[in-house]
Amino acid sequence: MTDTSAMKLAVVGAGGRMGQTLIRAIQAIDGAVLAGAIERPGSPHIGQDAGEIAGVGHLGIPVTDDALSVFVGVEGVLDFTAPAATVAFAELAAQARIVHVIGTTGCSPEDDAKIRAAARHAAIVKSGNMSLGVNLLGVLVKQAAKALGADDFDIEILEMHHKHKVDAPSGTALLLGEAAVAGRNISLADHSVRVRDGHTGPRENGTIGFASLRGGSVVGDHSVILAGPGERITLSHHAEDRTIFARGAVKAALWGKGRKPGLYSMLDVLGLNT
Ligand SMILES: NC(=O)C1=CN([C@@H]2O[C@H](COP(=O)(O)OP(=O)(O)OC[C@H]3O[C@@H](n4cnc5c(N)ncnc54)[C@H](OP(=O)(O)O)[C@@H]3O)[C@@H](O)[C@H]2O)C=CC1
Ligand SMILES: O=C(O)C1=N[C@H](C(=O)O)C[C@H](O)C1
Repeated sequence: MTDTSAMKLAVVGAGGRMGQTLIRAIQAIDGAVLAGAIERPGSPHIGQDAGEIAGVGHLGIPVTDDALSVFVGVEGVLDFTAPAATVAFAELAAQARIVHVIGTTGCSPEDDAKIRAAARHAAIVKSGNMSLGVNLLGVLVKQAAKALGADDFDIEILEMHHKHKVDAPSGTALLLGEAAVAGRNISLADHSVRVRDGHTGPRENGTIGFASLRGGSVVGDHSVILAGPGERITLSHHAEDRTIFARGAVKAALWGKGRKPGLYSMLDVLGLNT
């Protein structure tokens, strides 16, 4: 039977890896229902049924490129697309006053400023990683970075993803870097080392190093290494299935329903924002 109280959600980038996973996740979660699916103009998916694209059978939701006409009829939008698209969707979601859940990574500071502006009109939940495990890992990284001083312990963040990923470092690696600097009361912009090549000289104390690997079908592996004199602590997360991100995104939308405008994170959704 149809649950008439279920939150109506739209998925943008419906044909993508995460778009398809989100459509399947919505089907499996009580309290949410798919009510719209969007792809970019010219996409071969336009006109196809969202359920058929995602492999869950016919849902009667045709994919369209007319985002605003969908947004006015839904309560939330799940967005794992690309930075330029996400900025445009944030403006439309703000006009429609609906919850915007943003998983898109690789946003520039200018993109983030536009997303912050949109959050003055609607609730936005944005995170480089929507999984419970990574957000808990961030809390642990903050504690470890605080407990182990920068003079003794160097922090390096290693990530590996599938060969199709287009941004580096990953959004998760940056999230974990932010957690580490929060533990040390410093800023990431002033302390991150994102590339090493050639004669780099010795490592500067207090910096956070990033390394990115790409290959095959890896869903997402992250390790934060705290390397000290004579010992090394490694805190890791391994994503085995994209469902963990999709479940988190639906949870974020349900949490955001009726919430006042603002820019929120998964730490807020999960009650981990200490
Ligand atoms: N925060 C998190 O937990 C997670 C974040 N991500 C992030 O999500 C994003 C997407 O990842 P993934 O699904 O693997 O990538 P895909 O390339 O598989 O999917 C992106 C989809 O968005 C579509 N798209 C691009 N521009 C537009 C537009 N203007 N309007 C509508 N649709 C558009 C693409 O269409 P087309 O291919 O035709 O261009 C594609 O279908 C990445 O930034 C990734 O890092 C991924 C997993 C978890
Ligand atoms: O592009 C991906 O696939 C992923 N992107 C996110 C990131 O950039 O951290 C989250 C996850 O690791 C998968």
